Amino acid sequence: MPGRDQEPGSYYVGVDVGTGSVRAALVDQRGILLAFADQPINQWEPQFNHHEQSSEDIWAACCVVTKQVVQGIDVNQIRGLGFDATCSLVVLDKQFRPLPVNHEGDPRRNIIMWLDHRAVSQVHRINETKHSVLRCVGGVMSVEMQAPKLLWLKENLRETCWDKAGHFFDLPDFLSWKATGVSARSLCSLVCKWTYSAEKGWDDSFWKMIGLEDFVADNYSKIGNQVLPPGASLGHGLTPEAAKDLGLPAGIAVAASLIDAHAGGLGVIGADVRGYGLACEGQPMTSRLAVICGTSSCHMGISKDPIFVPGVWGPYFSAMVPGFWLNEGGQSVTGKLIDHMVQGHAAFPELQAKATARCQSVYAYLNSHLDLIKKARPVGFLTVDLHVWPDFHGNRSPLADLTLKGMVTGLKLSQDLDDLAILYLATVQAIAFGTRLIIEAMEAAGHSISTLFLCGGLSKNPLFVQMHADITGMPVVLSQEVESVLVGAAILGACASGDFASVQEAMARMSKVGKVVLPRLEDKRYYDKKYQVFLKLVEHQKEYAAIMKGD
Ligand SMILES: Nc1ncnc2c1ncn2[C@@H]1O[C@H](COP(=O)(O)OP(=O)(O)O)[C@@H](O)[C@H]1O
Ligand SMILES: O=C(CO)[C@H](O)[C@H](O)COP(=O)(O)O
Repeated sequence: MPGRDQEPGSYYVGVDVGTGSVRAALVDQRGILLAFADQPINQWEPQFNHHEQSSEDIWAACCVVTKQVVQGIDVNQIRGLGFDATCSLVVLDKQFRPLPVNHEGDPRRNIIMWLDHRAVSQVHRINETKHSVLRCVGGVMSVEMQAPKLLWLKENLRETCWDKAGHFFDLPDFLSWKATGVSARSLCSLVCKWTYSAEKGWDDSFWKMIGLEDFVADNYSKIGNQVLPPGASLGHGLTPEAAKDLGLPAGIAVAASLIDAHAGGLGVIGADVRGYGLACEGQPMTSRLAVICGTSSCHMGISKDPIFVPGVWGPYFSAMVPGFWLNEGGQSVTGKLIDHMVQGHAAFPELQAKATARCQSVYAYLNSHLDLIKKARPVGFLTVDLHVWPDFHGNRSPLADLTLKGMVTGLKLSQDLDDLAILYLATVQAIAFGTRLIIEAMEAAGHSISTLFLCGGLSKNPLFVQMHADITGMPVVLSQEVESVLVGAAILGACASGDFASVQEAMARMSKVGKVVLPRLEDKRYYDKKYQVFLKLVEHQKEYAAIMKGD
């Protein structure tokens, strides 16, 4: 492994559980990734809008990747371990054994995933209460949060799950519990997904009003009544049992965890940008927006004072960067949407064969194909008459409307590779227009954003990055380490070890700029026109729904 021999010192292990895979990295004090490993994880979709995973499968994958990244090093140099994960709901019984979250009673499937939309009726009823906690989720609670899912379990699986349940964890907190035996929850997960307030704690009246008074009665023991800031050291560190599973020494520091998007935020937002000529240089960190783009995209903006943005989650105090308020905008499916559009096209088998023959990913192939067919024009101009509205899984922000659907206008009879490539481009552009809409909502409410910091799987796609720059008109910073979410997880481990005085200090030392992608300002007029069409699409979709609802 390059550099490892010359760099004795302190190492941290970061573990990132995304929707599709678990990744681990060995990271040094400068934030450099010395080793990386990943492993796919199982997902079940037993019926439409039900998405489930297995906590045992995920833990086993964490063990495989962690063992791989520490192979061949002196494990005594590892000072800390940090976890981040998607904000999925893990259900365990009173003896901490997995409980099925499905009608089939399959105990392997004990996780309701973040993108699961089974609790639609429950979230409508929660929103009808107009309870004051809803102010901190943009005014409307998302079906992807935990309260509607818990209510669904109570209403639908009373005997097989609800009555037997002893512990409901956010996935990041499940992992830190598994590693340490400490069931304290991270402030990040409870504040962002469970309506906990950093200042006031749980609101009894909310849980009583929505029919989950059970939690109040037992002093929130099943959902967490001990709360720690992300990066705090948990208990006595790694237990001997977990140490054996992970191939690490017992007792090393383990951090209170973060949701994956928030770890990505820590991994990128604090980088020293001096020398790149960026507008955010010399400005507070609040002028930066971290965009974590994987299966979904999450838009993380921070502020010194609380800002209420309609349709955007938060403000959440200290949920990502300590001492700052966080607003989180998001698009529920982005990577998943691109995969869906490309894989569902009639020319996909041809694409796959051609990409394989060139030893390229299908996306690298599509990008070079677009370069071929664009001729002398900018590539983005290929979609002058093809427009996509990207809410195939509802709109998370800023419209906060889960009934919205995807739209495509400009279809032709052709089904060849050119057609697929242009549809892929229009989808990527639609996602970038969605980001523009979120930024406009955040700015209208008081944020002032000048620079985007992108990370996650989609940031490996140069077309996706360039379209975000062109369509928002902002420069995009990419980190030196492509796997920035893992740097964020390692920052947590570094904080828990006590090697840095604060999360801010660790961020400044461990996140670094790799590349800056500037917007092509000469194309602005074209994208402004396409944005006008983009906004018309949703206006028209709402009109269609109103017509169909009428007599
Ligand atoms: N090298 C790549 N080029 C283009 N797209 C990529 C690449 N790697 C990943 N992606 C896209 O990123 C998405 C997954 O991102 P990732 O961050 O791994 O997801 P998650 O954290 O949700 O598991 C996929 O949907 C895929 O479309
Ligand atoms: O709600 C979220 C973060 O608050 C994310 O959308 C969720 O955690 C999934 O992440 P990913 O797309 O990286 O799998």
